[in-house]
Amino acid sequence: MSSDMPRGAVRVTNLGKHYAILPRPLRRLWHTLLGVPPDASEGFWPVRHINFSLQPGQALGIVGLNGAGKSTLLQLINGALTPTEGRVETAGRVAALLELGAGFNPEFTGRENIHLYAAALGFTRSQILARFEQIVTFSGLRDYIDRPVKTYSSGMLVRLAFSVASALEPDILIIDEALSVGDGDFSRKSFDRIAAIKEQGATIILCSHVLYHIDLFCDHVLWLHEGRVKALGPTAHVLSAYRDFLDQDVVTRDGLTHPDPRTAAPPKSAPAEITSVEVRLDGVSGERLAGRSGVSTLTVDVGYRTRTTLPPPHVAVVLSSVTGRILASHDSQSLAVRPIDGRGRGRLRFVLPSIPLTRGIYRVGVYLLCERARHVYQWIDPVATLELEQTTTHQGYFLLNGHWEVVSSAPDAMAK
Ligand SMILES: Nc1ncnc2c1ncn2[C@@H]1O[C@H](COP(=O)(O)OP(=O)(O)OP(=O)(O)O)[C@@H](O)[C@H]1O
Repeated sequence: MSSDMPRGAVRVTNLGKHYAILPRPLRRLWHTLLGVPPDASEGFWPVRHINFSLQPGQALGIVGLNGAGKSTLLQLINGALTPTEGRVETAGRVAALLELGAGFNPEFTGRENIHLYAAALGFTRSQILARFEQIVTFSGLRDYIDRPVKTYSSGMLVRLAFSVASALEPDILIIDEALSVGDGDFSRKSFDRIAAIKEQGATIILCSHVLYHIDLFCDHVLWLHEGRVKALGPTAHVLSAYRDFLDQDVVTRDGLTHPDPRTAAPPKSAPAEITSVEVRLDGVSGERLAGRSGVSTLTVDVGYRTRTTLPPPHVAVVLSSVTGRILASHDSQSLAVRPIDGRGRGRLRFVLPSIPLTRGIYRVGVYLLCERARHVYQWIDPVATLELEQTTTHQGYFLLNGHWEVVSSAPDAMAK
C-alpha cells in the first residue's frame, strides 16, 4: 500500500518472480542442508521486468499464451506471491478471484470463509453481517453455506469466491479467467456485476483467453509473452497485434492454447443454447458454399432455446479468414423485439446482400449471447465455409462501397 497514490491506483515496478529448479538430487541436498540460495541460472523467471501503472477506474486486460506468466503476475499483484525483485504498490482494498477458491480454508464452512475473507479485507463483524445476505443470495448457495467448502464443486467455489470478492466494494478487483468455470447463468450475472463495479469507479485487472471479454471490459491491455511484456497500450492496438500473432502462429499454437476453440458446447446448466443453424448462399444451404463476391446473398438462420425466465438472448454472425481472424461481425442488438415462444424457443435470420468480401475462403460462425451481449452462452465457429469468386481486380478482404468520379477532362497541369 502506498500513501502517495489515490485509492484504486496500482504501480508495478521492475517486477520479477524467480523459481529455482534443482534437478540433481545432490545439489538439492546441498542447498537444503546448507541453506545456500540457488543462483539465478538454476531456475527460471515466469515473469520479469514488468512495469506499468493504473489510475483508479482503469480496466487492464492481460493476454498471452498458456504459460506466459499471467497467473503468476496476478498473484504477485494480489500479494499471494512475494516478488523476487521489484515491487507492487496498490492503494485501497484489493479483492481477487484467482485460482479456484484461493484464499478459502477447505475445512471451514462457506459461512465461516465469508467471514474470514471479509475480515482479511478489513471489514468489521457488523459490516460483514450487513453484507452477508447479499453475498449468499448472489452465490445461490444458501443450502450449502454451512457445509465445509472442501465438499463444494469447482463451480460452487467460483460462485462463492466471486460473490464475496465482488460484494466487498473493492477499489481494485483482480479476476483470473475463473468466471468461465462457473455455469452459464452465474457467469452472466457475474459479468453484469463486474460492469457495475467498473461503473462505480473501481480498477479492474482481468485475465482471459476470451478476447471478446477483454475487448468489452478493458481500456488497456498488457500482452505477456514468455514472462515479459510484449506490448502494453490501448485495447484496440494491443489486441490487434495479439490477434495477428495468433494468426501467424496458428499451426504451432494449435492445441496449446484455447483463445478460439472452434466449437464451444454450452455448459450442462447453460441457460440458453443454439438449437439449429442453417447457412445459405443464394438460397443454397450447406457447410461449404460457393458464391460471387459482391453479388451473392448470405443468409444465416439461427434457432435457440432459452429459459423462459430470462430475457431473450442475442445472436451474432461472425465472418473470419481461414486462419480464424475475425474480419467482421453483426449482432442482433439492432432488433428491438426478439420473440420467444412459451417454451423459450426463438429463431432469427441474418441477411447480408451483395456480400462485400473479395475473392477468397471465409468462415461463418454463430454466437449466442446474453441480452446485453456481454456473456457468450455458446458459439459454433465455423458453421460453414464460403468460397467466393470475383471478376474485378480489387484486393484485400473487403469490397469498398465507394465509386470513382471524373473531376475534369482537362490535361493534367503537371504534365506541362
Ligand atoms: N510454483 C511454481 N514453481 C515452478 N514453476 C511455476 C510455478 N508456478 C508456475 N510456474 C511456471 O511458470 C510459468 C508461468 O505460469 P503461469 O501459470 O503464470 O502462466 P499463465 O500465463 O497463467 O498460463 P495459463 O494461461 O495456462 O493459465 C509456467 O511455465 C509454469 O509452469
